[in-house]
Order: sequence, then structure tokens, then C-alpha cells
Amino acid sequence: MLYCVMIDVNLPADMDSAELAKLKEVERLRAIELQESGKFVHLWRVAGRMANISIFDCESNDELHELLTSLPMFPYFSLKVVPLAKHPSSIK
Ligand SMILES: O=C(O)CC1=CCC(=O)O1
Repeated sequence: MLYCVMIDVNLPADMDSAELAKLKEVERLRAIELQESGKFVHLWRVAGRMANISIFDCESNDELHELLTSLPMFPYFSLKVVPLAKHPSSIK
């Protein structure tokens, strides 16, 4: 099942710069790992915002929840999940 997840990242303005750099690096590595697994099929930056639009391919809502909560920045996310169904006019 495909899910579109719209994620706003709300990092604390007063986060220590070394802690922030470490968090960004562990987030990057986990995102790469999930993309390599085939479960995280698209990751797009929303232009001009600390936000992304991600497409996940998961077996269930529970698996999606597990993947999202495994991202180190999860505590700083505000997100909206949109389950995707096939459009009858889509040729893909
Ligand atoms: O959009 C961000 O910066 C947060 C994020 C999610 C996956 C990733 O690598 O970064």
C-alpha cells in the first residue's frame, strides 16, 4: 500500500549546533537505509520550507507507523498521512 506523508519538521530554535548536526546525520542515514529497503520510495523537499513529502510502500498502517517512528527526527515532526489508491485514469 502506498502512503503519501506530508512532514513538517519543527526543530527547536535553541538546539545546540553539534546536537543538530548529529541529528541531521542520523536522520540522513536512516532515510537512506529505508530508501534502500524499498519501503521509502520518494523523498522530496518542499521548496522553501523545512518540510518534505514522502511516499512509503508498506504492508499496513502499523508498518508505516513503525517506519515513521524509526526516523530520529520523528519527535519533531508534524505530519499528515494520505493513503493512496489507484486512480482509474492513471496509465502507470
Ligand atoms: O525533511 C527533513 O529534513 C526530515 C527528513 C526526513 C527524512 C530525511 O532524511 O530528512
